[in-house]
Amino acid sequence: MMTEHIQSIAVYGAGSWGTALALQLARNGLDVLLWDINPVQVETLNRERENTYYLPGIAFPDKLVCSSDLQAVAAFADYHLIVVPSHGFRSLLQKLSLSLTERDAVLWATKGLELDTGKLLHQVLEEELPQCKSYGVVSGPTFAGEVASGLPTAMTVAATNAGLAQAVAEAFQAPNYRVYFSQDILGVELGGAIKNVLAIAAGISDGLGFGANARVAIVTRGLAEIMRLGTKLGAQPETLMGLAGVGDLVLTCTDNQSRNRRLGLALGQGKDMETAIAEIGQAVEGAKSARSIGKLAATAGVEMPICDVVYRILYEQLPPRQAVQELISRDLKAEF
Ligand SMILES: NC(=O)C1=CN([C@@H]2O[C@H](COP(=O)(O)OP(=O)(O)OC[C@H]3O[C@@H](n4cnc5c(N)ncnc54)[C@H](OP(=O)(O)O)[C@@H]3O)[C@@H](O)[C@H]2O)C=CC1
Ligand SMILES: O=C(CO)COP(=O)(O)O
Repeated sequence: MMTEHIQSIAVYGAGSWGTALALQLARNGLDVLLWDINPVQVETLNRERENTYYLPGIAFPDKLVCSSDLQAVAAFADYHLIVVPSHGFRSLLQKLSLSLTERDAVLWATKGLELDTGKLLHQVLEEELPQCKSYGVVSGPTFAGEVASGLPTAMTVAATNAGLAQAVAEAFQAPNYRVYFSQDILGVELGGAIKNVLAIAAGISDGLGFGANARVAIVTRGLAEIMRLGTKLGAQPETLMGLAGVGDLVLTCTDNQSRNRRLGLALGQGKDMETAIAEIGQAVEGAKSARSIGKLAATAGVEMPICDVVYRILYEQLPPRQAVQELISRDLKAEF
C-alpha cells in the first residue's frame, strides 16, 4: 500500500462543521485554507480569528487561513474536504471541475443525498469530477461544537483506496480524536443521511411529550430501516452498526445539540417547519433527506415507515399525533 501523508488541505464551507474540521486539522499542524462562499464572512473570519457566528469563543490556530477565492483554494493543496450542505454539493463540484485533476483527492463530510435525484454524494462526485479517482467520506457521531472545543471524538473515514483512508485518519488523529478507516463509502453515506430523518422523528416524539420508551423504540426501529435500505443497496451491515450508523443515530436522536432533533421537537410542540428551521438558523439536512430517502426506498422496494411519516408530517400536513398512531397500529409482524 502506498503511504500518503497530508501536509496541506483545502476545506470548503466555513459553517459549523467545516470550521470545526478545519480547526482539528490545523491544530494537528496541517496547513489549512478554508473557503467560504461569502467574502464578507471570510473577511470577518480572518480579522476576528474565530467563527463568531457558528463557533464563538474558539480561537483559530495560525495554520488556519480563510479565503473566498475558489480557484486559489483549489490550487492550494492536493487534498480537498467538502463540507457545504448537500444542496450546494453539486454546484461546488461543478465550479471545481476545471481546477482539479487526477492528482487531487476529494473528501466530503456533508451528510445527505441530492435532493431532486436522490443520488448519493459519491455518485454526484463521479458525475462531476470523473478525473478524480481518489475520494472518500468522513462521518460519525461528531457534533461540531464538541470537536471545536477539543472534546474526545471518534469518526470513520471510508475511501476508494486504503492509502487515502489511512492518510485522512492520520491527519485527524490526535489525543482527543480517534479515526477508524473503512472502504464502505455507501454504508457510511447512507448511515449519515438516514439518521438525520430519524432524529427528526425522535424529536417529534419528545416534543409531543412521549417518554423514553417511545424515543428508544424510534431509535431501534429506525435502525431496522437503515439496515433494510442499506443492505438492499449493498452497504456492509457492520458499517451500519458502527460509528457512522448506529453511533450517529443514537447521538442525534438523543441530544439537543442536533439541529434535526430540534426541528422534530419544534414540530411536536406545534410549530410549522419553516418557522422551526428559521429559528434554528443552520443546516437541517434531514428535512431535505426525508424527501430523497423516500424516493430511494420506493425505487429499492424497501419499507421505511418512520422515515415515511416524517416526510408526511413535513410535506403533507400529517398531524404528528396521528403519525404515531399510524406507526403503532401497523399490522403485527415478526421483529426480524
Ligand atoms: N454541524 C455538525 O455538527 C455536523 C454537520 N455535518 C454536516 O455538515 C454539512 C454542513 O453543515 P454545517 O456546517 O453543520 O451547516 P451550518 O448551517 O453550520 O453552515 C452551513 C455553511 O454552508 C454555507 N452554505 C450554504 N449554502 C451554501 C452553498 N450553496 N454553497 C456553499 N456554501 C453554502 C453557509 O453559508 P452562510 O453562513 O452564508 O449561510 C454556511 O457557511 C451538513 O451536511 C451537515 O449534515 C456533519 C457532521 C456534524
Ligand atoms: O451530524 C451531526 C452529528 O454527527 C449533526 O447533527 P445535526 O445536523 O442534526 O445537528
